[in-house]
Amino acid sequence: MSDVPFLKMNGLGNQIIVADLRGTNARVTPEAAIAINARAETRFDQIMAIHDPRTPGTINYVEIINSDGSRAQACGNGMRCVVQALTAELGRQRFTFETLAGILFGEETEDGQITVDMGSPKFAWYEIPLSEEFADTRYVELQVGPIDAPVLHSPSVASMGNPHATFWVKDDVWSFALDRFGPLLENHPLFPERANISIAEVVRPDHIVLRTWERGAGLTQACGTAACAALVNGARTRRTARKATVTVPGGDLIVEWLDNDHVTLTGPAEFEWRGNLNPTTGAWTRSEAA
Ligand SMILES: N[C@H](CCC[C@H](N)C(=O)O)C(=O)O
Repeated sequence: MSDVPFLKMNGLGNQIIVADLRGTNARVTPEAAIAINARAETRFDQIMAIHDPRTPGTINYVEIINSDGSRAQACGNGMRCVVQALTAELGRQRFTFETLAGILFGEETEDGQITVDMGSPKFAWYEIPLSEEFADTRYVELQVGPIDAPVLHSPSVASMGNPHATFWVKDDVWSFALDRFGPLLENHPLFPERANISIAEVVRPDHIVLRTWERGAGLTQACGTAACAALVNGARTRRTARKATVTVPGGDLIVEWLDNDHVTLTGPAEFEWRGNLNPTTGAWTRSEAA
């Protein structure tokens, strides 16, 4: 397979590689993802692989690959990077994409911010999915730490196309060892497809502070779908309004749960440098200085 162009980008510090597989039948293999992530300059959280469209009315099919080689259904920060890359290339601002999670829309506005419509959240236990039935997923039984004094417990769970658990805390989110608890919770038997794990402090109804341990990627500077999950979980547990600023380690995202049930995510995207990569092996070269 010959090399394809890629862009190294980030969405609030969420490390993203946008790979251009348009016009090819190739896919980024798990082995390639692992090899790319093993090199310091291309350590990433997600690869967004842009493919030819599969469905009329969409511009591209976007496949999302985590740094452990697994596939993700959705990635909010990565979609903003894709929108920015295509806006720069094509000179248009609005796009309709297809991902494993379905059809979604993205738009770059005049101020350079990018809004992605991430679709509707899902709350039924089998949609997330959970391995046991919970009639009400606003709080599910799950805890870490001593049984009589759990450090984290009773998360709200939701699917934003991908599985999320939001643990509510009163203390500073930085006082929790998410690097220790994250892997245990991500792989907990309650989550048959694993899950993205977040801790959230509601500072005000319109302001959430959030840290996320991402499924297949670990601690990240930002996780867009986790910000969306925190907002919808906050609104349905009456902690937050339907629109809030979500402060993640990399900066601020704006999330809104619209009356039509769709959730929009707004924030920046940043281009860093470009290169060419082999989607089968992950070997790459840089084509231009930053
Ligand atoms: N960084 C992404 C989330 C990737 C989700 C992925 N870790 C998974 O669901 O496996 C975001 O901005 O939404």
